[in-house]
Amino acid sequence: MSSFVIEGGHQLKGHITPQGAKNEALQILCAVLMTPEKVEIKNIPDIRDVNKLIDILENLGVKIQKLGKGHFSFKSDELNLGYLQSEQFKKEGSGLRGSIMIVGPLLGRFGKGYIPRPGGDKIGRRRLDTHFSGFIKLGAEFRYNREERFYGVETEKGLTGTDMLLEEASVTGTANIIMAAVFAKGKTQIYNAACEPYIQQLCKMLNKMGAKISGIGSNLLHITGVENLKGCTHKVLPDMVEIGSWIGLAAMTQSEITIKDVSWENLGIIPATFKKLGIDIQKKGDDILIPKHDNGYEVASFIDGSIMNISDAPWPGFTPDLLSVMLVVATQARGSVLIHQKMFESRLFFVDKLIDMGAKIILCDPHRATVIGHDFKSQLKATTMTSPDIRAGISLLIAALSAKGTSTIHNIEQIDRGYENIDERLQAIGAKIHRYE
Ligand SMILES: CC(=O)N[C@H]1[C@@H](OP(=O)(O)OP(=O)(O)OC[C@H]2O[C@@H](n3ccc(=O)[nH]c3=O)[C@H](O)[C@@H]2O)O[C@H](CO)[C@@H](O)[C@@H]1O
Ligand SMILES: C=C(OP(=O)(O)O)C(=O)O
Repeated sequence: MSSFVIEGGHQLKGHITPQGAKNEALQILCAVLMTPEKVEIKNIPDIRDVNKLIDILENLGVKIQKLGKGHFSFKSDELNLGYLQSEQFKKEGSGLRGSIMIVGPLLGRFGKGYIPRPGGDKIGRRRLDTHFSGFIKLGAEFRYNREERFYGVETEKGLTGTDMLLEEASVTGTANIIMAAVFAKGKTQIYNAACEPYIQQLCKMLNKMGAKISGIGSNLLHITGVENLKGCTHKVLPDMVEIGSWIGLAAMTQSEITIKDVSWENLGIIPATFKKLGIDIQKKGDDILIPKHDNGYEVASFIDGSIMNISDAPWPGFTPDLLSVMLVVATQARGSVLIHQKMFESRLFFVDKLIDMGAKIILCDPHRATVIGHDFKSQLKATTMTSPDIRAGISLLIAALSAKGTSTIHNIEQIDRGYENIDERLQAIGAKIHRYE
């Protein structure tokens, strides 16, 4: 278990460039299994989860070449599907959430896909019903080995297009079903589809490869099946969750930070949601400038004067992956705010650590926390903590950088799942952060 030691209370300054989006990269990497031709991908983040998925692809027989930083080519012309039945796969496949998305491509192209219960953050129940109901509707047979927690879908006569209404707009579920449906005979309609930029990017890439998907960006997708796909080149968007994390970091440390090349048009409601906490977000071309908040930031209130509420919702709502950052930023705001995590039931428990540090938070129930901001009249105090999940981890790191004294964060592998080379990138803007193995 590695740790960060952080000397807090220093202002930061400079610019930071976001990495490629973790959750998009995980989808796009699975899509390379859909063609025997070469697929080139640029801007792949060098993070734990992505590297684990690349290892799985390599063990499946995908020929992988590194062409530059974040730039790889993949060729899935001679796959070793036997790996899917190996003990090695049962271990490696369960090491991250994103591995679930190899099932759709394999089912579509080869008529069979398997996966052990995938890993990822322990932030509440993470059901896979949407994924498998979708495959079953396309004609696949489903089996589950409860003992081994091993899922499988198979079809002998191929998949057939159909209409489906998803029970929930699952992000990885939608991606998985799309990738299977691309090879189904006839037409598929997916209603209540997730429509995050991650999904939009996946659909655009698949269309470049020869798929026929329309409705991209909406929750109603139409797919006309094709027999095979060709290669393509794709570039992963900047990571909106990382961008939001840096906005929060700048505000909490009262620092001036420029976030470079953010792809504004793909940030959706994220900037407006930070503005609800009173944070000044300036658009400079395709960069974001967060000026120094010398006089703090003040929480807005609703038109009727009632207390501000920030909650998550499927896209184009506010992503649940930034609510923990929002919560930590609120601890120094002027005013109070209710943070409501609707999707996951175990993502707010890390507030105990913030309370230890002196933050004023009432955890109302597993989904809701009321934060009463300090308005920088009282600094958080340094402490020792363990990162329970990726986004709580980055939030505790932001808290530590703003706190008085030296904090230690253990289990930073959680942070490394989603943030590339974070210590060196933060050191470059003046943060006093050191890694201990
Ligand atoms: C690898 C990856 O891409 N992970 C992301 C993906 O996970 P993932 O695809 O696993 O998450 P899902 O979209 O399936 O669902 C997330 C949670 O929200 C609930 N839910 C979802 C949709 C809905 O309409 N109603 C509802 O209540 C689900 O029951 C679940 O508890 O999407 C999540 C939700 O944005 C993000 O937190 C994860 O970072
Ligand atoms: C919850 C997350 O990731 P995963 O789905 O990979 O656990 C996240 O990125 O915030």
